[in-house]
Amino acid sequence: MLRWLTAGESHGPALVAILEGLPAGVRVSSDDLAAALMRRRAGYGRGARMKFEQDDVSIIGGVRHGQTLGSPVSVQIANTEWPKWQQVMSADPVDEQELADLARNAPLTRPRPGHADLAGMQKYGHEEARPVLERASARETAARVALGEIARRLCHQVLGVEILSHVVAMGEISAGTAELPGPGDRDRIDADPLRCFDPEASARMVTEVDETKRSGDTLGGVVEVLAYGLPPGLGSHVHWDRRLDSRIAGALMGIQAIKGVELGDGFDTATRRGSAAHDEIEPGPSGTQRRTNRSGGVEGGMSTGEPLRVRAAMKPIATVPRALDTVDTQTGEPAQAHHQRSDVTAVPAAGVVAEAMVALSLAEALLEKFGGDSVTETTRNAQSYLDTLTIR
Ligand SMILES: Cc1cc2nc3c(=O)[nH]c(=O)nc-3n(C[C@H](O)[C@H](O)[C@H](O)COP(=O)(O)O)c2cc1C
Ligand SMILES: C=C(O[C@@H]1CC(C(=O)O)=C[C@@H](OP(=O)(O)O)[C@H]1O)C(=O)O
Repeated sequence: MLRWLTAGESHGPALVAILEGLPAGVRVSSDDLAAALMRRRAGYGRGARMKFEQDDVSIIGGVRHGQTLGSPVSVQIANTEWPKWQQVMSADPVDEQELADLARNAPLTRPRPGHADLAGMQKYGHEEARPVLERASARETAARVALGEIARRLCHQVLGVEILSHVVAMGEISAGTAELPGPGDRDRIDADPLRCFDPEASARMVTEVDETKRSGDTLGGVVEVLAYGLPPGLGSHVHWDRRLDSRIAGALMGIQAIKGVELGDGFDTATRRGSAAHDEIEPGPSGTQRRTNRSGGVEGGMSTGEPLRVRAAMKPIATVPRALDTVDTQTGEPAQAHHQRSDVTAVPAAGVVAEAMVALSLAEALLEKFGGDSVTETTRNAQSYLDTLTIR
Protein backbone atom coordinates (compact mmCIF):
# COMPACT_ATOMS: atom_id res chain seq x y z
CA MET A 1 0.00 0.00 0.00
CA LEU A 2 1.33 3.42 -0.96
CA ARG A 3 0.74 6.09 1.71
CA TRP A 4 1.80 9.71 1.88
CA LEU A 5 1.49 12.71 4.10
CA THR A 6 2.61 16.34 4.00
CA ALA A 7 3.05 18.86 6.81
CA GLY A 8 4.22 22.43 7.18
CA GLU A 9 2.86 25.97 6.90
CA SER A 10 3.26 28.45 4.06
CA HIS A 11 5.62 30.74 6.03
CA GLY A 12 7.01 28.11 8.39
CA PRO A 13 10.62 26.88 8.32
CA ALA A 14 9.90 24.06 5.85
CA LEU A 15 7.41 21.70 4.29
CA VAL A 16 7.98 18.03 4.96
CA ALA A 17 6.54 14.97 3.23
CA ILE A 18 6.75 11.21 3.61
CA LEU A 19 6.02 8.60 0.94
CA GLU A 20 5.74 5.07 2.31
CA GLY A 21 5.29 1.78 0.48
CA LEU A 22 7.64 2.35 -2.47
CA PRO A 23 9.71 -0.57 -3.71
CA ALA A 24 13.51 -0.37 -3.61
CA GLY A 25 15.31 0.75 -6.74
CA VAL A 26 13.38 3.84 -7.89
CA ARG A 27 16.04 6.13 -9.34
CA VAL A 28 15.72 9.65 -7.88
CA SER A 29 18.03 12.41 -6.64
CA SER A 30 17.62 15.79 -4.94
CA ASP A 31 18.37 17.44 -8.29
CA ASP A 32 15.44 15.56 -9.87
CA LEU A 33 13.13 16.89 -7.15
CA ALA A 34 14.53 20.42 -7.53
CA ALA A 35 13.84 20.27 -11.29
CA ALA A 36 10.24 19.12 -10.67
CA LEU A 37 9.74 21.95 -8.16
CA MET A 38 11.05 24.54 -10.65
CA ARG A 39 8.27 23.53 -13.06
CA ARG A 40 5.65 24.32 -10.41
CA ARG A 41 7.03 27.81 -9.74
CA ALA A 42 6.91 28.81 -13.40
CA GLY A 43 3.95 30.13 -15.38
CA TYR A 44 2.95 33.60 -16.48
CA GLY A 45 0.73 35.31 -13.91
CA ARG A 46 2.40 33.99 -10.75
CA GLY A 47 2.94 36.58 -8.02
CA ALA A 48 5.99 38.26 -6.52
CA ARG A 49 6.65 35.51 -4.00
CA MET A 50 7.59 33.04 -6.74
CA LYS A 51 10.43 35.34 -7.77
CA PHE A 52 12.16 35.87 -4.45
CA GLU A 53 11.50 32.57 -2.64
CA GLN A 54 13.41 29.37 -3.42
CA ASP A 55 12.43 25.72 -2.85
CA ASP A 56 15.42 24.45 -0.89
CA VAL A 57 14.82 20.68 -1.22
CA SER A 58 16.64 17.83 0.50
CA ILE A 59 15.96 14.11 0.81
CA ILE A 60 16.15 13.15 4.48
CA GLY A 61 15.60 9.40 4.26
CA GLY A 62 14.65 6.41 2.13
CA VAL A 63 17.11 7.08 -0.72
CA ARG A 64 20.78 6.10 -0.96
CA HIS A 65 23.12 6.92 -3.83
CA GLY A 66 20.23 7.89 -6.08
CA GLN A 67 17.94 4.89 -5.46
CA THR A 68 15.07 4.28 -3.07
CA LEU A 69 15.76 1.72 -0.35
CA GLY A 70 12.23 0.43 0.24
CA SER A 71 12.00 2.44 3.47
CA PRO A 72 9.80 5.56 3.78
CA VAL A 73 11.11 8.39 1.62
CA SER A 74 11.20 11.64 3.51
CA VAL A 75 11.62 15.03 1.85
CA GLN A 76 12.13 18.52 3.28
CA ILE A 77 11.53 21.72 1.34
CA ALA A 78 12.90 24.64 3.33
CA ASN A 79 11.25 28.04 2.89
CA THR A 80 14.04 30.50 2.15
CA GLU A 81 11.75 33.30 3.43
CA TRP A 82 11.75 31.79 6.92
CA PRO A 83 14.10 34.33 8.54
CA LYS A 84 11.45 37.07 7.98
CA TRP A 85 8.73 34.94 9.58
CA GLN A 86 10.62 33.43 12.50
CA GLN A 87 8.67 35.28 15.18
CA VAL A 88 5.26 35.25 13.48
CA MET A 89 5.44 31.52 12.83
CA SER A 90 7.60 30.41 15.78
CA ALA A 91 6.58 27.00 17.13
CA ASP A 92 7.54 28.15 20.62
CA PRO A 93 5.91 31.01 22.53
CA VAL A 94 7.24 34.47 21.61
CA ASP A 95 7.31 37.68 23.66
CA GLU A 96 3.80 39.23 23.29
CA GLN A 97 5.04 42.80 22.99
CA GLU A 98 7.60 41.88 20.34
CA LEU A 99 4.84 40.19 18.31
CA ALA A 100 2.42 43.09 18.69
CA ASP A 101 5.04 45.46 17.23
CA LEU A 102 5.40 43.41 14.03
CA ALA A 103 3.35 44.76 11.09
CA ARG A 104 3.62 41.29 9.55
CA ASN A 105 1.65 39.90 12.48
CA ALA A 106 -1.33 42.31 12.24
CA PRO A 107 -4.49 40.24 12.90
CA LEU A 108 -6.26 39.26 9.67
CA THR A 109 -9.90 39.81 10.57
CA ARG A 110 -11.24 40.58 7.07
CA PRO A 111 -11.64 37.05 5.62
CA ARG A 112 -11.33 36.61 1.85
CA PRO A 113 -14.40 35.19 0.09
CA GLY A 114 -13.28 32.09 -1.81
CA HIS A 115 -10.39 31.23 0.51
CA ALA A 116 -10.45 29.05 3.62
CA ASP A 117 -10.27 32.07 5.98
CA LEU A 118 -13.82 32.38 7.36
CA ALA A 119 -14.90 28.72 7.47
CA GLY A 120 -11.51 27.84 9.02
CA MET A 121 -11.79 30.57 11.70
CA GLN A 122 -15.30 29.35 12.56
CA LYS A 123 -14.37 25.68 12.60
CA TYR A 124 -11.14 25.94 14.64
CA GLY A 125 -12.16 28.88 16.84
CA HIS A 126 -9.46 31.28 15.63
CA GLU A 127 -10.04 35.02 15.95
CA GLU A 128 -8.06 35.82 12.83
CA ALA A 129 -7.19 34.07 9.57
CA ARG A 130 -3.40 33.58 9.90
CA PRO A 131 -3.63 30.16 11.60
CA VAL A 132 -5.95 29.01 8.78
CA LEU A 133 -4.38 30.48 5.66
CA GLU A 134 -0.92 29.23 6.57
CA ARG A 135 -1.98 25.65 5.92
CA ALA A 136 -4.76 26.33 3.38
CA SER A 137 -2.16 27.99 1.15
CA ALA A 138 -1.16 26.10 -1.97
CA ARG A 139 2.46 26.46 -0.85
CA GLU A 140 1.77 22.91 0.39
CA THR A 141 1.54 21.68 -3.18
CA ALA A 142 5.36 21.92 -3.41
CA ALA A 143 5.49 18.89 -1.10
CA ARG A 144 3.05 16.99 -3.32
CA VAL A 145 5.05 17.77 -6.43
CA ALA A 146 8.21 16.38 -4.79
CA LEU A 147 6.43 13.12 -3.90
CA GLY A 148 4.66 13.03 -7.27
CA GLU A 149 8.04 13.14 -9.00
CA ILE A 150 9.08 9.97 -7.19
CA ALA A 151 5.77 8.30 -8.09
CA ARG A 152 6.18 9.40 -11.72
CA ARG A 153 9.66 7.85 -11.81
CA LEU A 154 8.30 4.56 -10.46
CA CYS A 155 5.57 4.43 -13.14
CA HIS A 156 8.13 5.27 -15.83
CA GLN A 157 10.69 2.70 -14.69
CA VAL A 158 8.16 -0.14 -14.41
CA LEU A 159 5.97 0.48 -17.47
CA GLY A 160 7.50 3.39 -19.40
CA VAL A 161 4.50 5.56 -18.44
CA GLU A 162 4.76 9.23 -19.50
CA ILE A 163 2.66 11.80 -17.63
CA LEU A 164 2.23 15.37 -18.86
CA SER A 165 -0.21 18.26 -18.55
CA HIS A 166 -1.18 21.38 -20.46
CA VAL A 167 -3.45 24.37 -19.94
CA VAL A 168 -6.57 24.05 -22.10
CA ALA A 169 -8.44 27.14 -20.90
CA MET A 170 -7.58 30.42 -19.18
CA GLY A 171 -10.69 32.30 -18.17
CA GLU A 172 -12.86 32.35 -21.30
CA ILE A 173 -10.02 31.61 -23.72
CA SER A 174 -9.81 27.99 -24.82
CA ALA A 175 -6.92 26.26 -26.57
CA GLY A 176 -7.52 24.23 -29.70
CA THR A 177 -7.39 20.60 -28.64
CA ALA A 178 -7.81 18.84 -32.00
CA GLU A 179 -4.17 17.76 -31.65
CA LEU A 180 -3.29 16.25 -28.27
CA PRO A 181 0.26 16.65 -26.97
CA GLY A 182 2.19 13.40 -27.19
CA PRO A 183 4.62 11.82 -24.70
CA GLY A 184 7.54 13.78 -26.19
CA ASP A 185 5.89 17.21 -25.89
CA ARG A 186 6.57 17.87 -22.20
CA ASP A 187 9.50 20.22 -22.80
CA ARG A 188 7.68 22.17 -25.50
CA ILE A 189 4.73 22.71 -23.13
CA ASP A 190 7.00 23.77 -20.28
CA ALA A 191 8.71 26.28 -22.59
CA ASP A 192 5.39 28.06 -23.21
CA PRO A 193 4.73 30.94 -20.76
CA LEU A 194 1.31 29.47 -19.86
CA ARG A 195 2.15 25.79 -20.38
CA CYS A 196 -0.31 25.78 -23.31
CA PHE A 197 0.22 23.50 -26.35
CA ASP A 198 -1.56 25.89 -28.75
CA PRO A 199 0.79 28.86 -29.38
CA GLU A 200 -1.93 31.08 -30.84
CA ALA A 201 -4.24 30.54 -27.83
CA SER A 202 -1.28 31.00 -25.48
CA ALA A 203 -0.59 34.48 -26.89
CA ARG A 204 -4.24 35.46 -26.32
CA MET A 205 -4.07 34.02 -22.80
CA VAL A 206 -0.99 36.15 -22.01
CA THR A 207 -2.93 39.26 -23.08
CA GLU A 208 -5.87 38.16 -20.94
CA VAL A 209 -3.59 37.74 -17.90
CA ASP A 210 -2.13 41.23 -18.48
CA GLU A 211 -5.58 42.81 -18.81
CA THR A 212 -6.86 40.97 -15.76
CA LYS A 213 -3.86 42.15 -13.73
CA ARG A 214 -4.36 45.74 -14.89
CA SER A 215 -7.97 45.66 -13.75
CA GLY A 216 -7.01 44.33 -10.31
CA ASP A 217 -8.61 40.96 -10.90
CA THR A 218 -7.68 37.25 -11.02
CA LEU A 219 -8.25 34.30 -13.38
CA GLY A 220 -9.02 30.59 -13.27
CA GLY A 221 -8.87 27.99 -16.01
CA VAL A 222 -8.71 24.34 -16.96
CA VAL A 223 -5.76 21.92 -17.14
CA GLU A 224 -5.62 18.52 -18.80
CA VAL A 225 -3.40 15.67 -17.62
CA LEU A 226 -2.44 12.87 -19.99
CA ALA A 227 -0.77 9.57 -19.13
CA TYR A 228 0.61 7.37 -21.91
CA GLY A 229 1.69 3.74 -21.60
CA LEU A 230 -0.78 2.41 -19.01
CA PRO A 231 -1.73 -1.27 -19.27
CA PRO A 232 -5.39 -2.32 -19.16
CA GLY A 233 -6.66 -3.25 -15.70
CA LEU A 234 -5.35 -0.69 -13.19
CA GLY A 235 -8.08 0.04 -10.63
CA SER A 236 -11.19 -2.12 -10.40
CA HIS A 237 -14.93 -2.24 -11.02
CA VAL A 238 -15.57 -4.25 -7.83
CA HIS A 239 -15.94 -1.44 -5.29
CA TRP A 240 -16.34 2.35 -5.49
CA ASP A 241 -13.11 3.19 -3.72
CA ARG A 242 -11.03 0.86 -5.89
CA ARG A 243 -12.13 2.56 -9.10
CA LEU A 244 -9.28 4.36 -10.87
CA ASP A 245 -11.58 7.21 -11.97
CA SER A 246 -12.87 7.74 -8.44
CA ARG A 247 -9.34 7.86 -7.04
CA ILE A 248 -8.05 10.24 -9.69
CA ALA A 249 -11.08 12.52 -9.36
CA GLY A 250 -10.65 12.64 -5.57
CA ALA A 251 -6.92 13.28 -5.90
CA LEU A 252 -7.49 16.19 -8.29
CA MET A 253 -10.35 17.68 -6.26
CA GLY A 254 -7.95 17.63 -3.32
CA ILE A 255 -5.85 20.37 -4.94
CA GLN A 256 -6.57 23.86 -3.59
CA ALA A 257 -9.06 25.76 -5.81
CA ILE A 258 -9.97 22.81 -8.09
CA LYS A 259 -13.75 22.85 -8.49
CA GLY A 260 -14.45 20.32 -11.25
CA VAL A 261 -12.92 17.15 -12.68
CA GLU A 262 -13.79 15.49 -15.97
CA LEU A 263 -12.63 12.08 -17.26
CA GLY A 264 -12.30 11.95 -21.05
CA ASP A 265 -15.15 13.82 -22.76
CA GLY A 266 -16.90 13.99 -19.35
CA PHE A 267 -19.84 16.39 -19.37
CA ASP A 268 -20.00 16.47 -23.20
CA THR A 269 -20.59 12.71 -23.18
CA ALA A 270 -23.82 13.27 -21.29
CA THR A 271 -25.18 15.30 -24.21
CA ARG A 272 -24.54 12.59 -26.83
CA ARG A 273 -26.46 9.53 -27.91
CA GLY A 274 -24.83 6.22 -27.01
CA SER A 275 -23.76 5.57 -30.58
CA ALA A 276 -21.59 8.71 -30.47
CA ALA A 277 -20.49 8.45 -26.83
CA HIS A 278 -18.46 5.26 -26.53
CA ASP A 279 -15.23 3.89 -27.99
CA GLU A 280 -15.88 1.08 -30.42
CA ILE A 281 -13.53 -1.89 -30.29
CA GLU A 282 -11.82 -3.34 -33.34
CA PRO A 283 -9.01 -5.82 -34.06
CA GLY A 284 -5.62 -4.12 -34.44
CA PRO A 285 -2.09 -5.23 -35.32
CA SER A 286 -1.23 -6.08 -31.70
CA GLY A 287 -4.64 -7.04 -30.30
CA THR A 288 -7.88 -5.15 -29.66
CA GLN A 289 -7.87 -1.39 -30.19
CA ARG A 290 -10.31 1.51 -29.87
CA ARG A 291 -11.49 3.73 -32.69
CA THR A 292 -11.71 6.73 -30.33
CA ASN A 293 -10.77 7.61 -26.75
CA ARG A 294 -13.84 9.48 -25.55
CA SER A 295 -13.71 7.65 -22.23
CA GLY A 296 -10.32 9.15 -21.38
CA GLY A 297 -8.79 5.70 -20.93
CA VAL A 298 -10.99 4.41 -18.09
CA GLU A 299 -14.00 2.07 -18.35
CA GLY A 300 -15.67 0.35 -15.40
CA GLY A 301 -13.18 2.01 -13.04
CA MET A 302 -10.23 0.34 -14.82
CA SER A 303 -7.62 1.60 -17.24
CA THR A 304 -8.38 0.45 -20.79
CA GLY A 305 -4.80 0.69 -22.09
CA GLU A 306 -5.66 3.86 -24.02
CA PRO A 307 -4.09 7.17 -22.89
CA LEU A 308 -5.55 8.54 -19.65
CA ARG A 309 -7.09 11.97 -20.24
CA VAL A 310 -8.48 13.96 -17.33
CA ARG A 311 -9.28 17.64 -16.83
CA ALA A 312 -9.43 19.80 -13.73
CA ALA A 313 -11.12 23.21 -13.50
CA MET A 314 -9.54 25.81 -11.21
CA LYS A 315 -11.48 28.75 -9.79
CA PRO A 316 -9.91 32.23 -9.97
CA ILE A 317 -7.46 33.17 -7.19
CA ALA A 318 -9.40 34.28 -4.10
CA THR A 319 -7.04 37.10 -3.07
CA VAL A 320 -8.51 39.57 -5.56
CA PRO A 321 -6.50 42.83 -5.62
CA ARG A 322 -9.69 44.85 -6.15
CA ALA A 323 -10.73 43.42 -2.83
CA LEU A 324 -14.10 41.73 -2.42
CA ASP A 325 -16.73 42.67 0.15
CA THR A 326 -16.51 40.93 3.48
CA VAL A 327 -17.14 41.56 7.17
CA ASP A 328 -14.49 42.59 9.70
CA THR A 329 -14.98 39.81 12.23
CA GLN A 330 -13.59 42.02 15.01
CA THR A 331 -16.20 44.78 14.55
CA GLY A 332 -18.99 42.98 12.65
CA GLU A 333 -18.93 45.89 10.14
CA PRO A 334 -18.78 45.59 6.33
CA ALA A 335 -15.19 45.78 5.05
CA GLN A 336 -12.89 44.93 2.15
CA ALA A 337 -11.13 41.55 2.28
CA HIS A 338 -7.45 41.60 3.25
CA HIS A 339 -4.99 41.62 0.39
CA GLN A 340 -1.22 41.99 0.32
CA ARG A 341 -0.10 40.26 -2.87
CA SER A 342 -1.14 37.23 -4.84
CA ASP A 343 -0.90 35.35 -8.09
CA VAL A 344 -3.09 36.72 -10.93
CA THR A 345 -3.46 33.11 -12.00
CA ALA A 346 -1.82 29.83 -11.01
CA VAL A 347 -3.41 27.57 -13.63
CA PRO A 348 -0.05 26.57 -15.24
CA ALA A 349 1.28 25.60 -11.78
CA ALA A 350 -1.95 23.73 -11.01
CA GLY A 351 -1.23 21.56 -14.07
CA VAL A 352 2.11 20.51 -12.58
CA VAL A 353 0.41 19.75 -9.25
CA ALA A 354 -2.31 17.80 -11.10
CA GLU A 355 0.38 15.69 -12.80
CA ALA A 356 1.81 14.91 -9.36
CA MET A 357 -1.59 13.85 -8.00
CA VAL A 358 -2.23 11.65 -11.04
CA ALA A 359 1.26 10.13 -10.69
CA LEU A 360 0.61 9.29 -7.02
CA SER A 361 -2.79 7.75 -7.88
CA LEU A 362 -1.30 5.70 -10.73
CA ALA A 363 1.66 4.55 -8.63
CA GLU A 364 -0.78 3.39 -5.94
CA ALA A 365 -2.89 1.47 -8.50
CA LEU A 366 0.22 0.01 -10.13
CA LEU A 367 1.64 -1.28 -6.84
CA GLU A 368 -1.74 -2.66 -5.87
CA LYS A 369 -1.91 -4.66 -9.10
CA PHE A 370 1.71 -5.77 -9.41
CA GLY A 371 3.13 -5.57 -5.86
CA GLY A 372 6.85 -6.14 -5.43
CA ASP A 373 9.49 -4.99 -2.97
CA SER A 374 11.97 -3.95 -5.64
CA VAL A 375 11.47 -2.25 -8.98
CA THR A 376 12.91 -5.41 -10.57
CA GLU A 377 10.22 -7.54 -8.94
CA THR A 378 7.40 -5.07 -9.76
CA THR A 379 8.57 -4.90 -13.38
CA ARG A 380 8.78 -8.70 -13.63
CA ASN A 381 5.24 -9.00 -12.30
CA ALA A 382 3.95 -6.33 -14.68
CA GLN A 383 5.69 -7.95 -17.63
CA SER A 384 4.31 -11.37 -16.74
CA TYR A 385 0.76 -9.91 -16.62
CA LEU A 386 1.26 -8.24 -20.01
CA ASP A 387 2.73 -11.43 -21.52
CA THR A 388 -0.19 -13.52 -20.36
CA LEU A 389 -3.13 -11.19 -21.06
CA THR A 390 -5.82 -13.54 -22.35
CA ILE A 391 -7.44 -10.87 -24.51
CA ARG A 392 -5.09 -8.43 -26.19
C1 LIG B 1 -0.57 26.49 -7.38
C2 LIG B 1 -1.60 27.31 -6.68
C3 LIG B 1 -1.30 28.65 -6.33
C4 LIG B 1 -2.25 29.42 -5.68
N1 LIG B 1 -1.94 30.74 -5.39
C5 LIG B 1 -2.87 31.49 -4.73
C6 LIG B 1 -2.59 32.87 -4.39
O1 LIG B 1 -1.53 33.41 -4.68
N2 LIG B 1 -3.55 33.57 -3.72
C7 LIG B 1 -4.75 33.01 -3.39
O2 LIG B 1 -5.59 33.65 -2.78
N3 LIG B 1 -5.04 31.72 -3.70
C8 LIG B 1 -4.12 30.97 -4.36
N4 LIG B 1 -4.42 29.67 -4.67
C9 LIG B 1 -5.74 29.14 -4.37
C10 LIG B 1 -5.99 28.97 -2.91
O3 LIG B 1 -5.05 28.10 -2.34
C11 LIG B 1 -7.44 28.47 -2.82
O4 LIG B 1 -8.28 29.46 -3.36
C12 LIG B 1 -7.88 28.21 -1.44
O5 LIG B 1 -7.18 27.09 -0.92
C13 LIG B 1 -9.38 27.94 -1.36
O6 LIG B 1 -9.73 27.01 -2.35
P1 LIG B 1 -10.75 25.85 -2.03
O7 LIG B 1 -12.08 26.50 -1.81
O8 LIG B 1 -10.72 24.95 -3.21
O9 LIG B 1 -10.19 25.19 -0.82
C14 LIG B 1 -3.50 28.87 -5.34
C15 LIG B 1 -3.79 27.52 -5.66
C16 LIG B 1 -2.88 26.76 -6.35
C17 LIG B 1 -3.21 25.34 -6.70
C1 LIG C 1 3.90 30.18 -1.91
C2 LIG C 1 3.23 29.59 -2.87
O1 LIG C 1 1.96 29.93 -3.28
C3 LIG C 1 1.19 30.78 -2.49
C4 LIG C 1 -0.19 30.19 -2.46
C5 LIG C 1 -1.16 31.10 -1.87
C6 LIG C 1 -2.47 30.56 -1.51
O2 LIG C 1 -3.25 31.29 -0.87
O3 LIG C 1 -2.78 29.41 -1.87
C7 LIG C 1 -0.88 32.45 -1.72
C8 LIG C 1 0.42 33.08 -2.10
O4 LIG C 1 1.23 33.22 -0.97
P1 LIG C 1 1.36 34.64 -0.24
O5 LIG C 1 -0.02 34.97 0.26
O6 LIG C 1 2.36 34.45 0.86
O7 LIG C 1 1.84 35.58 -1.30
C9 LIG C 1 1.17 32.19 -3.07
O8 LIG C 1 2.46 32.70 -3.27
C10 LIG C 1 3.78 28.47 -3.64
O9 LIG C 1 3.03 27.98 -4.50
O10 LIG C 1 4.93 28.07 -3.38
